[in-house]
Formats: sequence, C-alpha cells, structure tokens
Amino acid sequence: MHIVADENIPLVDAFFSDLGRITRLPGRRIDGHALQDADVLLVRSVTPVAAATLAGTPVRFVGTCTIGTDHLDLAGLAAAGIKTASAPGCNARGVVEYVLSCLLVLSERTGRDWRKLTVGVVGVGEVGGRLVATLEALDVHVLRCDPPRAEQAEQGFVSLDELIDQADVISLHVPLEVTGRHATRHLLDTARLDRLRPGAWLINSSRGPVVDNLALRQVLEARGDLQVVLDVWEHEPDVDIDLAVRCVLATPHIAGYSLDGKLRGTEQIYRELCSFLGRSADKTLAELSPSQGVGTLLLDSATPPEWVVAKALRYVYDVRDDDARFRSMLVAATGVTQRKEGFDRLRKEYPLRRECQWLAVGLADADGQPGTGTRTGQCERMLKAAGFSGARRHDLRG
Ligand SMILES: NC(=O)C1=CN([C@@H]2O[C@H](COP(=O)(O)OP(=O)(O)OC[C@H]3O[C@@H](n4cnc5c(N)ncnc54)[C@H](O)[C@@H]3O)[C@@H](O)[C@H]2O)C=CC1
Ligand SMILES: O=C(O)C(=O)[C@H](O)COP(=O)(O)O
Repeated sequence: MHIVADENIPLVDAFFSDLGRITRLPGRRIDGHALQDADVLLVRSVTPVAAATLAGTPVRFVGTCTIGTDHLDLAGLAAAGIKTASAPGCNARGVVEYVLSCLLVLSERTGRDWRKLTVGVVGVGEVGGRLVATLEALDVHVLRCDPPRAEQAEQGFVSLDELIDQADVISLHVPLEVTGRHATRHLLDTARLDRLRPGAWLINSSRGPVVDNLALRQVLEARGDLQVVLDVWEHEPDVDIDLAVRCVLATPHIAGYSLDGKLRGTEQIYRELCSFLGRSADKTLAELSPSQGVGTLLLDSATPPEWVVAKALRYVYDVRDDDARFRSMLVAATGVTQRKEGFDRLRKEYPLRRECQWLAVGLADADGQPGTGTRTGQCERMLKAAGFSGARRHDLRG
C-alpha cells in the first residue's frame, strides 16, 4: 500500500509505516499528479481535496489530521466511493488555551478584568463546548450561540444577534460552511460588525472567511474602540497586512498547535485507517509520544488566585510570542510571495508547545511550606478549572 502524507503530520512513520510505504510531501504540493499510485492520502488543512483531484488515482481513503473539514469535498468524495475521516476534538484544548491567553493579554491592554465580562461563544461543539465549560468553571458569565443545536430542542442558547447585543467578548468556533441554512461564511458581515458593543473584543480562531475581512478592516478604520484578535484569515496564507496591523493580536493559524493536539490528530486518523482496512489498531499515542511533562512551576499560595492562574497560563502558552513572530515576519517580507512563504514557515517551524495538563503547579507559602488556608484552596480550585490538573500543595522542604 502506498500512503502519501503531508510532511507536517508528526509521528506519521511511527504510526503508519507498518501499513505501507509512505511518501511525505509539502501539503500545498499534493495534487493529482503526486497521487498517481497512492492508495491512501493523509492531509492537513492546507490541502484541498476534491473528487476531481483523485479521479484516475487508486486513492480510496482520505484522512485529515485536523478538526476542520472545509478543505475536503465530503459529498463529492463520498459519491466517488472514497472514505473520508477527520480528527474531531484533537486540538480543541489548544484552542481553548489560545483563547485564555488572548483574554489575559486583552485584559492587560484595556484594563478590563476578563473574568467580569460577558463572553459570547459562537459554535458550541468540541472547541466552543470546552471553552464554555472552562470559562464557567472560572465563574465567567457565558452566552452560547449554536442554532443547529438549539434546533434540536437543546436549552440555554441565544441567537447570534442577541449575543452581539449583550456580549463584551465574542469568540468564534463554528465550522466554515459556505452554503446551507447555517452557512457561516461572512457570519460576521458589515452590519453585524457595526453593531458590536462599544469596546467589544472579537476573537476569531475558527476559519478566516467566517468574518468578512474587508468589512472588518473598514470597521476597524472607523472604530478604534474594538479589540480584535485573528488567528485565521481570509485567503490564507495571503494575509491582509492592513488588517493585521489593526489587530491587537495576530497569529498564523496556530491556535490549536499544541504538540498534544497534533499527535492526537495523527492517532485518530491511524485508528480510522485501521478500521477502514479491517485491521486492529495496535499502536497507541501513550506508547509513542513524549510522556514527560513540562516541569513544575512553584507559585505563592497566598497571592490572589487570578494571579496564580494567569502566571501558570503564561508559563504554558503566551500568545504574545506568536504575535511577535508573525508581525516580524510580515514586516521583513517584501511582497506577497514572501509573506505567504513566511506564513507557512512559521507554522512548519512552530515551537514546542504542551498543554496545561502537563505542568505540575506547586502551591507553597513564602516559607516554602505547603500552602494552607482559604486562599490556597481557591488557587487550587481555579487552577484545576483552568485545566491544570496537576496543581498541588507543595512542600519545598523535601
Ligand atoms: N485555528 C485553529 O487552529 C483551529 C480551528 N478550528 C476550527 O474551529 C472549528 C470548530 O471546531 P469544533 O468545535 O471542533 O467543531 P464542532 O463541529 O465540534 O462544533 C462546531 C459547532 O458549531 C455549530 N454551528 C454550526 N453552524 C453554526 C452557526 N451558523 N452558528 C453558530 N453555531 C454553528 C455546530 O452546531 C457545532 O456545535 C473547526 O471547524 C475549525 O474550522 C479547529 C481547530 C483548530
Ligand atoms: O484542526 C483544525 O481544524 C485546524 O485548524 C488545525 O489547527 C489546522 O492545522 P493545519 O492542518 O493547517 O496544520
């Protein structure tokens, strides 16, 4: 069996080499020509796959090691008898940590405490659902908007227009759907962007075209009060530089780029392929992936819990690093080609990032003894709510 795989799928050899011969290619260079004798195609989000691309090739299975599937023509591939698989939820936690980091930075920049704001989450699936759960566990007031779920008679949702009227912060987590009753392309158009509350924060880490980028640039030119964070862009990797400079934070589609998230994506597609082939999936991520955490961070259990949580979050992931790298690439690039290459390079060479679960947070008092008292309890509770499952009272005396 011949497997053609995007070169940016980690552990592809470890998982798939027993199943067949693997050819690794840059995702944007995978086309019909490269698949002439391929049986299996493993992609990431940058490779559009239509039935026409695979016509005349032996490909019978297409797996994307991502959550999003908008780059796959699912209906066309199914009609052509080609099995498709994706990796639901694989990097959802990374996106939640990205959004939490953005909230910390926006708080610092505006002087508004994010925990006292109303956060509107649009799209309450794998990512949005985890974000809602985390924010609510941190006692943040959340509004949920998900018309497809609301239509299933589920309770607790508001319409998008109600959310826009009431939310101080809007975070988008919908799939990109170009057609249909719940289409999301340009879900935020000029009319809705104009109606954002004064000083609203908008975070888009879903897909670029969910926000009309030209309209957003024009609205930002007129409204300096809005605080916008974009991780995803219309026409990626060709980023509108005039829009990027108007964003408080701008990053190159890396919200979900924890190593853990990428590895889970590889494992999920390995399992899907084994099931398609009728083979048992005998390899596991637990055996193949790095098992070590990112160390221990000692924090003073007598300091306010929100400081403790902010410090631990910054230690694990700080979106300002990605923002700085992206901006310096945009400034250094001369012309569109270099900007596009720079966008892809930042993603390909993305630094090691682990998730909060891997950081052991030790809570000790100023004398190095395990924290006691109400505040330590609050710190522990908030750390666990934020995802630091390894938070403990720590004794420095050994
Ligand atoms: N920037 C990044 O690195 C990443 C981006 N993503 C993007 O985030 C998207 C969401 O991911 P998941 O939560 O895992 O997807 P999901 O499919 O689990 O959840 C999406 C939710 O959006 C809802 N929805 C659909 N149309 C809607 C509409 N018009 N208005 C409001 N809600 C609507 C659905 O009912 C569903 O509950 C992905 O499709 C992908 O495009 C995902 C992972 C990483
Ligand atoms: O999983 C998704 O959906 C994402 O948006 C991924 O973060 C995309 O990563 P790449 O596939 O573009 O590496």
